[in-house]
Amino acid sequence: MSVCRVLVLISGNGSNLQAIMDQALPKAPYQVVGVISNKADAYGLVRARAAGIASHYVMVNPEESRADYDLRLSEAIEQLQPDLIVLAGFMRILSDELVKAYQGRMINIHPSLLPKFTGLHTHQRAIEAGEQEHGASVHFVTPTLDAGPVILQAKVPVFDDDTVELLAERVHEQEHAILPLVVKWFAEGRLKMLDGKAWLDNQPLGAAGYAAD
Ligand SMILES: Nc1nc2c(c(=O)[nH]1)N[C@@H](CN(C=O)c1ccc(C(=O)N[C@@H](CCC(=O)O)C(=O)O)cc1)CN2
Ligand SMILES: NCC(=O)N[C@@H]1O[C@H](COP(=O)([O-])[O-])[C@@H](O)[C@H]1O
Repeated sequence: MSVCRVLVLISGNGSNLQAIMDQALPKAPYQVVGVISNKADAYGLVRARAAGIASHYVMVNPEESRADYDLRLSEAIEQLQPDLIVLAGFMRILSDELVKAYQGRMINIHPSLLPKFTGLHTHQRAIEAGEQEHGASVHFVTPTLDAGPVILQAKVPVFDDDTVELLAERVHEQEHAILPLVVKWFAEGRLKMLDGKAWLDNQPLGAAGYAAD
């Protein structure tokens, strides 16, 4: 089995990037070959450099269109020749063209139990909605925001006195478990996107992704 080349896109702290890095070769048949951020001060870039991983900052020019930014982003991506692209807190909506170029080999970690709470500020919205449970979802990326086939979810309880910070920390813990596992499944050739569905070991996954027995 060849080693899967994983590229991680970030915009911030990079704790999910760190979790992916920590579970790479020899634990799983993948290596992180690069990290790209749209934010120069993303701590995830520091994490990458500390690990000797190629790190790139692709600056956002407020004057340019989303498509033009994504063209520059694509050039940086292509240089790294990834087998899998992981959006790990990458806070930009990608253009249809870029997503279609990598569809089936681009995944995202989203901080909610999709299809609930797509978009931003999910923890605040879950608390305000009085949700009893919340969580995180790993899904294939499609042009429609946070609507791609779900691969794996993790649930956490929401407590009456929860703050956004407490809930975010509880969700983060689960994210750090499920995202590296999905990367491992992909690197092992077990995970595919076909006919708009996620498939694991040649079995289609349900709307909520893989459900352990
Ligand atoms: N075409 C797609 N692009 C992205 C997807 C996707 O499923 N399809 N997932 C997101 C990740 N994400 C939530 O998981 C997300 C990221 C960013 C935004 C957003 O509204 N971004 C704004 C800027 C916000 C900011 O700068 O703070 C924007 O791009 O205009 C929503 C959801 C990654 N991309
Ligand atoms: N809509 C995208 C989004 O909000 N993604 C969220 O950003 C955080 C990044 O944390 P990290 O930088 O510590 O990995 C994660 O909680 C991830 O689910």
